[in-house]
Amino acid sequence: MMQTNDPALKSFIPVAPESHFPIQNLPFGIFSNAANPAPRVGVAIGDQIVDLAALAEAGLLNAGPEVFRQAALNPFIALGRASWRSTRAAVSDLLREDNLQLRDNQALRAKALIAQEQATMHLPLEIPGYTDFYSSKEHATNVGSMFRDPANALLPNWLHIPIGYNGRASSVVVSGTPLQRPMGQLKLPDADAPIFGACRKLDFELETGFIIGQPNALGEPIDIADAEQHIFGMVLLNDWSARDLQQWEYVPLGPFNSKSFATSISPWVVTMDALEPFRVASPAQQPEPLPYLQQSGKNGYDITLEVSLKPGATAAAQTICRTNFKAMYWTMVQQLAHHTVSGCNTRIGDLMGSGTISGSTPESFGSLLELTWNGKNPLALADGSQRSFIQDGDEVGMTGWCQGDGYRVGFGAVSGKILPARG
Ligand SMILES: O=C(O)/C=C/C(=O)CC(=O)CC(=O)O
Ligand SMILES: [Ca+2]
Ligand SMILES: [Mg+2]
Repeated sequence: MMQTNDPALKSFIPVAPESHFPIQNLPFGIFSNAANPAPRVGVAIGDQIVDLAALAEAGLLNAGPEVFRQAALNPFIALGRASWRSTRAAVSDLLREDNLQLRDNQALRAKALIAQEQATMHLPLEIPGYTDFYSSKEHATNVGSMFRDPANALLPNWLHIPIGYNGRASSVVVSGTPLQRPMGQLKLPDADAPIFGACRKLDFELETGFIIGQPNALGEPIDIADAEQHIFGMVLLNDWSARDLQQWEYVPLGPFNSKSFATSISPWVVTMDALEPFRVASPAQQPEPLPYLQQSGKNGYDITLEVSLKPGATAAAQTICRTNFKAMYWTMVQQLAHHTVSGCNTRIGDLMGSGTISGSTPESFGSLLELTWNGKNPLALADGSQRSFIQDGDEVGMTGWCQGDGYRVGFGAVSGKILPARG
């Protein structure tokens, strides 16, 4: 794999230093274009997409072409980790500046390279299940301080269990999908009965998600030492949250309508192999977790993350949060070991949300709930307006990348615009 991650590698496709998609990345996604409206598997390079079905038809990949002529990555993922790796290595090889096979074949280039500008990105996966964790200590401390007891902000189980809940897979949408403000039950502060109405405290949650690449059978937990091999890659994730619906409904069984109306993900899945050079130690854990959660090596990743808010069509997007994934207390391998320790099975394409990613400083909080402290300290925006929570017409964008020496392995973006509630 180090071959494909070598910082010295260069492609014949021009890639700007701040591009998220150099030859060291090569994330997988599903795209279509006007000339060929059938959704199919592609790999991002610079501002282009490599059409893997076209490469496979030309006999240049070990797999396919049928597996790449699909509207989801699942059949490709099902070929197994050795195939993910050999395909990524073959694409890397074909894109090298010193490889003439694709570079100097104009007919093949015309078929296999599509400008990202001219493509439509689709939901990259068929997602059988979606689970959301709660693994940032800073986030859990902030919310616990706000809603419960600042002196005992973390609930007693938090340092022992990577807390999670089963989310709703059917409403996971790809970046760019506009969303209606949800309706539901809410109880106003001074009222003694709930009302039905549009959410008044609509929020985002900055998260990443990992994708199951190798499933486990019912009754066969994934050992933490093997967990990483079960992960295909990562995406950016916005776990839209209706805070007023949530506060009324979520004790004791957890969020239901307040989070199930939509979850947005970025279209490109960045492989764990591409993220390998950016591993870092995760925070020390005290108390020591139970043996099935004990991990070795570096299981954190140095991913810079930002959230922007665009208040209306004519306004400029403004960065409102800057943070880093490496501060997460519970790691992805711990989340997966815990998820399956009961015997729960996973399936290819399952999406596991990290939980809201907050850092220790106020500008690094990953939700408006925290950034405005439940609306008490509204954000002042550049257009002169203020925000406690998301307003109709607002567009929330998230981006993230790993910084290499002179290049970035990035996730692109996940964005979504909020439309008025129904009726
Ligand atoms: O602590 C609470 O009362 C509520 C927490 C959340 O809403 C966060 C959640 O969905 C899990 C996460 O994203 O970390
Ligand atoms: Ca969440
Ligand atoms: Mg959600």
